[in-house]
Amino acid sequence: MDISSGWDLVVLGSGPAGEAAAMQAAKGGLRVAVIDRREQLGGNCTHWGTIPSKALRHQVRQVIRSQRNPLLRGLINPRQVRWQDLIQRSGEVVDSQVQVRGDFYIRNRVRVFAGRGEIQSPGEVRVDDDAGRQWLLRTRHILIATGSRPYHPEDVDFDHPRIYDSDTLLRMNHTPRHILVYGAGVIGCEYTSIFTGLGMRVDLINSRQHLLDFLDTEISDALSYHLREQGATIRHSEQYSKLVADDDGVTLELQSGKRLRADALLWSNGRSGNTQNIGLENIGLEANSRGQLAVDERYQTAVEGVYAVGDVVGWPSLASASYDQGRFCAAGIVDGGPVKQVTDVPTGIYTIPGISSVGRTEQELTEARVPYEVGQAFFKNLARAQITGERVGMLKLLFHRDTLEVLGIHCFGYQAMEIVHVGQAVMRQPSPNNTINYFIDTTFNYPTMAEAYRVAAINGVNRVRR
Ligand SMILES: Cc1cc2nc3c(=O)[nH]c(=O)nc-3n(C[C@H](O)[C@H](O)[C@H](O)COP(=O)(O)OP(=O)(O)OC[C@H]3O[C@@H](n4cnc5c(N)ncnc54)[C@H](O)[C@@H]3O)c2cc1C
Ligand SMILES: NC(=O)c1ccc[n+]([C@@H]2O[C@H](COP(=O)([O-])OP(=O)(O)OC[C@H]3O[C@@H](n4cnc5c(N)ncnc54)[C@H](O)[C@@H]3O)[C@@H](O)[C@H]2O)c1
Repeated sequence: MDISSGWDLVVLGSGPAGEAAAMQAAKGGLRVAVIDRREQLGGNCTHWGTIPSKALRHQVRQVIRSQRNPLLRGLINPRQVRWQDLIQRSGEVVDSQVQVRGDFYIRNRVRVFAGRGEIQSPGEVRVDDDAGRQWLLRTRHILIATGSRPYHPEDVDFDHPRIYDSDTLLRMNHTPRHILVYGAGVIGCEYTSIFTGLGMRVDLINSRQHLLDFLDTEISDALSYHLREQGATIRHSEQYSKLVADDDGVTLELQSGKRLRADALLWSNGRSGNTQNIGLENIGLEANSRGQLAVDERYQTAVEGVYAVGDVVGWPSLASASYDQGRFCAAGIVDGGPVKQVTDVPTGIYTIPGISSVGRTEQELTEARVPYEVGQAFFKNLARAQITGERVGMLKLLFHRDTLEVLGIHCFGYQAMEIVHVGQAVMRQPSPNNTINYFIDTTFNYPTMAEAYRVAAINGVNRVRR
């Protein structure tokens, strides 16, 4: 085994959390090594999660748009689009990302080890690569950024070629006509949109009473309406009792007695942190039942010098937040100062139409007895939405009736994930600069989707003045 000493930081995992931490630490003058068990950099985010799913969605949106365009309608039939072709095109985006991300490591002189990392002690990490080579890295700090994987209950046969999770779906080599989506979290809802966009019949099975119940109820209701309109059948408050797959398809039996049959099934019910076989037992650490690690405000685990960021620490389990957790944690290691916390994370849900929000929901404000008012803009009335033909959607601003402080922004429809950032910037201003008046007093480009802010703000202020 090769012994390699003198490292300041060894990072396990090259997803957004590990990469951001490595770059921040390297720029702070630390000697940094990153270990990833996959040959290619970028983490699950680039290879199985965010990037391929968003690339797929983009292509499906183009197919949907072509159906609305009289010039293109008839040229493409969504049902004739092959899943394998979509995957191939998404692979090109993944390759570009790998290339770009690989350059970061070279430019910042971060050494990459392709192999499985296992912590031996608080200052030592062992790497085993596929060719049987071994290294022992001696380091002052260790960062666990090993991410997460789909949760697999024991009674589901994930080796069966008709049963997929969000990873194996990217290897599906047929195009189902009817698919069951079990689990209506973000992954289940996003893929339901993709499947219906391709003209597949979809049954979306939700174990809870509402879709994405962390959303503002009005937005969650709008999502249910649009998924149904696109052809999905949503079944709330259902749990599976039995899942049987054969050569032709899958039969799902629900505890309510229903029996559903389709060509394939996507299991999208939760994820587990990658904490198995990383040597936690060697340093006296234990993960919770979902494989996640507890950390303090420096992202340090119970063991001094061993940190964890990204999906492996649980909420919010987003690429966006993982990246910032990595940066903030590494900055704290470099300068020893207070560590910024990742708070007020926006949600960006890439269903069709997309959803994005930041701040509090109507339910939360009502429960906290905050006197708030609502301002709304419907996209169907905006010139930009009419020009693009993207008329579905709305922007909803929640603000304090007395101080006019913006308390929540909820948006669905075209460009929702971009639009939300305008309001987020205002919400982050300290009092009295966080005010809905900003949107009334500022001249926006026209015709734009951002104009929705002015429309919604005037709508809201008029209600207060009534
Ligand atoms: C289908 C899907 C869609 C998503 N869409 C979005 C989205 O639109 N927006 C968003 O913000 N988030 C999205 N997410 C969530 C996002 O992908 C994750 O939050 C993010 O990938 C977490 O980053 P990470 O750095 O913690 O780990 P990961 O990206 O999971 O990477 C961890 C890396 O660690 C490596 N590793 C694990 N164990 C070891 C070991 N022992 N030794 C060496 N290497 C190891 C793995 O190989 C992997 O490369 C999505 C997730 C999924 C599944
Ligand atoms: N656009 C986005 O931001 C985006 C897109 C896709 C996925 N993601 C992230 O991916 C993650 C996974 O989403 P999801 O849709 O699979 O599920 P989810 O996290 O919504 O969970 C679905 C259900 O499974 C349960 N569950 C979760 N983990 C479990 C575990 N390890 N064991 C047993 N039960 C478990 C949950 O309690 C819930 O009832 C989320 O954290 C989400 O934020 C984000």
